Amino acid sequence: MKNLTALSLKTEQGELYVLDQTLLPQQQHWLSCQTVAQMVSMIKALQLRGAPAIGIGACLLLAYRATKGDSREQLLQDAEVLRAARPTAVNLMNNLDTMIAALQQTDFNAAAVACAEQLFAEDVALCQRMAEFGAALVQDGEQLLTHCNTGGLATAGVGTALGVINLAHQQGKNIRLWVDETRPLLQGGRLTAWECQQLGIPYQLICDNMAAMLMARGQVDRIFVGSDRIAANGDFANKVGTYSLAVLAQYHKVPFYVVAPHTTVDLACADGSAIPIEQRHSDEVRGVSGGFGTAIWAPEQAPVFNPAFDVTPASLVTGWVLDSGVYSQADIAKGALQQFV
Ligand SMILES: CSC[C@H]1O[C@H](OP(=O)(O)O)[C@H](O)[C@@H]1O
Repeated sequence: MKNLTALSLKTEQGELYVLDQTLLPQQQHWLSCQTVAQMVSMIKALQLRGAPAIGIGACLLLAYRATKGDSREQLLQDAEVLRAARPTAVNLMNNLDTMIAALQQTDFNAAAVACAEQLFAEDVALCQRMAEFGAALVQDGEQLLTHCNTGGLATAGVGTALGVINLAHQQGKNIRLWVDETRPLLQGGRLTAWECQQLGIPYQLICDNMAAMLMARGQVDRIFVGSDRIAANGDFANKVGTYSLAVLAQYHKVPFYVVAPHTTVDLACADGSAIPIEQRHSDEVRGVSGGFGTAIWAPEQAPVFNPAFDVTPASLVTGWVLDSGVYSQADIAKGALQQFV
């Protein structure tokens, strides 16, 4: 395979490596990934995360296994094991379907490698197009807000929402960014803050419960978030806490945009109620550090509710920034997403 390098995935001498995002920002540690079991474990542990990156990583692993001589039957079985690794992010399912089609070819080894490389290259291009469409919405001097992590760590390219914000910054629009820490796993506090520092984006880290006050003070001009799955009617799933941001944005009349490649659209889901929401381990909520050094733990048996995602209704969305353009509520109501059948 070509030497594919992105912030979260790379190949060297035909070997696949994953940047362990659970160790960021303190450590940049690359993990060798040679088996399906390893890839599933890395996805479940969020060592590899972000809807687009997960889908591409899974296909890169299958391509790697194909270069190691695995049979078509084994690869097809492995694709189904990978499909179950993260139930909400539809990019994983869409990319695996593309890979499964490639594996039907006579020379499935070469077809698998070509497919993975094409998916990688496609996501790089999709990210750039989303960034261009989204950055055009940003006015000079605006204060922006984002949730979770949607940069290069979560995709093969510049990212989705953070790719938009970064391009607006690069265009000299003097933006400032509020970064939601994003409890419980702190993708914003750990990963978006780190990416902003790498990119030189002026940002301030906030607790999720501070966004309302900033909007009340008129200190948020526009919000960009990512997505793990967009339903046919424009409802979308994203990291938990997104829905509350959208409600606050409507109350405070702050424009609210979801940024995602068309590979995130799932027309099989008529609306948000059909999107499966992954429930995660209780310890993710029970443990919190809060700057006190060692983690503070809730009571041992504290019952916990820990949905990894929530669903934002289309009625709360100002615009959908996709790789083919920015769509309004009227566009979506007229069926704009049906083109992504
Ligand atoms: C462009 S990544 C989309 C999406 O993925 C993140 O979830 P996770 O950190 O659990 O992988 C988050 O929901 C992002 O918005």
